Amino acid sequence: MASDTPVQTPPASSSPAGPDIRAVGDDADLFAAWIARIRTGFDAPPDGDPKEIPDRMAGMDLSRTVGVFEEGRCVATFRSYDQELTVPGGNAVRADAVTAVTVSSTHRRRGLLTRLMSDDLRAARERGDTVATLIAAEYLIYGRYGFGPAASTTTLEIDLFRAGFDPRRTGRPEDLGLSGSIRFAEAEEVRKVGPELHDRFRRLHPGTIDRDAFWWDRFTGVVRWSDDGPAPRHLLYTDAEGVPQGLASFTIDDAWAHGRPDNLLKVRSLIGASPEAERALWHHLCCYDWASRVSTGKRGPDDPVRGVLPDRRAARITDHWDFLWVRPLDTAAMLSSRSYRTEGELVVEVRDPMGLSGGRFLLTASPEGAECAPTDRSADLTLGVGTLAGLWLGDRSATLAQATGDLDEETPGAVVRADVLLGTGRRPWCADVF
Ligand SMILES: CC(=O)SCCNC(=O)CCNC(=O)[C@H](O)C(C)(C)COP(=O)(O)OP(=O)(O)OC[C@H]1O[C@@H](n2cnc3c(N)ncnc32)[C@H](O)[C@@H]1OP(=O)(O)O
Repeated sequence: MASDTPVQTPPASSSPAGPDIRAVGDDADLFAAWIARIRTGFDAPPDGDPKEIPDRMAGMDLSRTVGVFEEGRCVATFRSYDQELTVPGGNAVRADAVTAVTVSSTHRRRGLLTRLMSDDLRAARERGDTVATLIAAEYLIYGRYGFGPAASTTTLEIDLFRAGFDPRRTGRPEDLGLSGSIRFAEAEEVRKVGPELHDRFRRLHPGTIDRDAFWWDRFTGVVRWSDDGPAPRHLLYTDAEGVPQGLASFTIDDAWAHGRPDNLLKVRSLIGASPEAERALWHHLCCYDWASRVSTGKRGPDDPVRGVLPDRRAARITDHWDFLWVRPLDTAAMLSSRSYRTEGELVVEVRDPMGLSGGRFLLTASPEGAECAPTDRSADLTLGVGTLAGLWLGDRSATLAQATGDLDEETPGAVVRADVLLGTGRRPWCADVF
């Protein structure tokens, strides 16, 4: 269905004069108009294959999918759904994942996003979600709604001729003294073993989100759409007992020049449920014959891939940006969900202009877990709700937040105390776009 084709919508009840917010639900016509509006909103080529509409509908939880309609035309889109977000220590909290946010260029800057977002965040707070999450298209859009950058992403390109590997090696785990092995896996096997492997992987990485069955169907080609790129190949790392511990999925182009292969190996996904698996898979890919460069795809800012290379300067950053934004909805639940480096107490005063998660909270922390509740004690630190997001996941230190004027120290020494408590081994990393 073309994006400008009016659809029949029930008569407006709330605001007869202006655009109406409608739940898209399982109405195929509304959904087709909604999808078409997203393509326009994100400046994608118009009109995917209409035959794919039922597949797309079946794969998505549409219960919180809304469109704004004016005279039957969809002029804005918004969707949220349940997500799990891993926090330091390996627990996961329930997040309200916000996606597919578009307002038609003909209807921008009239407050439509503000209305859609405010409704959604209030509903999420009432439902009991701990945070809301999104991938911000532009930096300046979402801070006003209390979101803050919480897990950044880095892409590296590795020049394999500079990496310093002995060309007689083929990237076997035994070259690294590891007892596991690497083999290719067909998509069907990945569909079977991938979800359980990912569940183990994601407990290790704060900032990681869950992948549902539909994600795996798309990834392994069970469901393919007309605008999908080439299917990836998959390498599985299994430990000495044969248990899958890591999965690398990649594409490689077919470029030759002057009789020499000059191929870019692009990593779509590389996950390891152990550091050995991660290291072994990177090593293998960086010794791949016919590839002259490896593009890592979206990694955490301190991904160990560089450390696998004999010459670390063979890797250069080609992309780096704030990626996952988090909006605190329940400060006490957030702070008590994660573990901490040491035992200690901290009183934080959180400012939230939208009135969803602000207040003063006493955190009683320990490596095993924590408690957090509202308190009358005087504050050690004062910070905005968006700043709390980055501190909570370990993306940012209190020292840095103080330096940028995003956090005030009310009790001498509280910034250092917060850094000791909140510090994490690796920076948070969200591996997936949503
Ligand atoms: C999670 C995701 O889906 S990210 C994808 C976001 N979508 C896009 O980037 C697609 C292209 N852009 C759009 O569709 C729209 O411009 C949107 C969705 C970003 C904004 O929608 P609008 O309805 O125009 O926003 P709205 O009118 O509610 O603006 C609210 C405030 O945000 C500001 N704002 C809106 N968009 C932007 C922007 N891109 N950059 C900076 N400020 C912005 C407005 O100026 C306004 O400021 P004010 O409150 O000080 O007056």
